Amino acid sequence: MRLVAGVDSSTQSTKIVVRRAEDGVLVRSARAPHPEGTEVDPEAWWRALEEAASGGLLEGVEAVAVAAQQHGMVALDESGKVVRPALLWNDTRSAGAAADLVAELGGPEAWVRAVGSVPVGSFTVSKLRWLAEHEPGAAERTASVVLPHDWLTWRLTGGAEPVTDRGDASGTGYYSAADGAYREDLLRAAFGRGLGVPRVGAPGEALECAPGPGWPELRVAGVGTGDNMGAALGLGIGPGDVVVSVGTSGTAFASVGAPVADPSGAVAGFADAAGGFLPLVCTLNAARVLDAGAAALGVGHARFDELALSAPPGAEGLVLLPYLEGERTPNLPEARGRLDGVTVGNMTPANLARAFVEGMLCGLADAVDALVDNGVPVERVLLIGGGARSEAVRSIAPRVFGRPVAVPAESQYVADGAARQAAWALSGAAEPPVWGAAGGVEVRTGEPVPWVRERYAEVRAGVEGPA
Ligand SMILES: Nc1ncnc2c1ncn2[C@@H]1O[C@H](COP(=O)(O)OP(=O)(O)O)[C@@H](O)[C@H]1O
Ligand SMILES: O=C(CO)[C@@H](O)[C@H](O)COP(=O)(O)O
Repeated sequence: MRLVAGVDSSTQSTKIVVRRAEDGVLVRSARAPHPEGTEVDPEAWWRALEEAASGGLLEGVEAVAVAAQQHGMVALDESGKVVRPALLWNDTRSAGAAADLVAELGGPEAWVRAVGSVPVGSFTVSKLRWLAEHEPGAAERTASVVLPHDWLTWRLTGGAEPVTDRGDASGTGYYSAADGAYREDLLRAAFGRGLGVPRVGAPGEALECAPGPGWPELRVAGVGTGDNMGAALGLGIGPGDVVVSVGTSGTAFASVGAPVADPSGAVAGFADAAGGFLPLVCTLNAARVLDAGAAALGVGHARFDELALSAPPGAEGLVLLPYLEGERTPNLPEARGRLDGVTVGNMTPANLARAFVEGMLCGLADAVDALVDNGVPVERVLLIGGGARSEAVRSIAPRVFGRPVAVPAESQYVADGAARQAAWALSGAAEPPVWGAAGGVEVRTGEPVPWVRERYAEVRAGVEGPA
């Protein structure tokens, strides 16, 4: 039996799965939390990885790959030292820089032609512009820029050549997924001068790994990828599958054979981790909306679900616009959440919980619609991420989406995808290994409630202003 490990270093935590290379059977797993906040010292991710790997988790493991939160700016000096805490995908201070970059290149269409996506504050290119403008001292010391998964892979490979993959590179704003090439001119225009960037490794490529005290047998690392690309690989999605992930971010994405170009900016034209493309819509407000709703009501997740499910659809007129952390899609970084339709009678705990769940899901239903509008076929919606553990989310999602929702058996799909990539690298084969599904898929159905989405759209329009 040969063992491989997959690491998911996402916003809130690190999860590691150890699986059998030949058939993907789960052997063991562990997790460790990340610090709060939208800027984080990368050392904290390394410590979380070490903590999750402690106690012999990686004993006997020969290969590893890391899938991590996308876009984060890890700025390094000449000697490879981190210059300042990494600015994460959900840090909105770079929203103005993104708007400037869009205008400077000639508008959204020019960006879509150049790199397949219109940058927002989340993208690395916007964060580099922000750094150049606001922290000239740190910018001066910066010699190269890598992404969270690149940095972790670089550490695991003992500080050898920094390597990334086309999936995560496509979220920088200075790499074109369609052309398979960096646009260093755009990086230079954003930052004011050139910077070192990691080599883009091939999907399935094997990097030499450095054994460490917690991973004595490790000898191969995959090139890694972004967390959404990792989930696509872990789920083994095919044509017609759209994944909706309810994590810190809400995402809707599909693996397709040709790049998608959306000048509205809603759909990002990313690459996937297996040689294809991953059109993706991302919201800033998903599982944490549920966390905030439960905390406001002074209950845990289970009771919050009971409350939400005891209220009627539409929460007797209460509508939550869930922009608690500002929003990325639609691009409203300064927006805040809004509770609309409050009356003397309807502000019950049950209606409040229902409005929080429905509002969050309406944002994700809009994300699925944006994929459809861009020609992505949707035959099956798969619901994953920490928030998909919520019974209320599972029951209400088919009603809000207006279509059945498949809930795959609980698994760490991002880490699973990274493990599959590690097994691919270890095998030296041309294609990733075919692993059986982690478990069954439960299909949830429900009477559609289009009027809930219509009310939500009215409230959203009030914040967006005239089109
Ligand atoms: N049963 C549940 N109901 C609602 N939310 C949940 C539940 N279990 C976990 N969560 C939430 O899911 C989030 C973590 O999901 P995860 O996909 O691991 O996030 P990330 O990958 O962004 O770190 C947390 O905000 C957590 O509170
Ligand atoms: O920015 C994006 C996608 O473009 C986010 O999806 C991040 O990749 C963070 O993911 P989670 O931690 O929420 O899984």
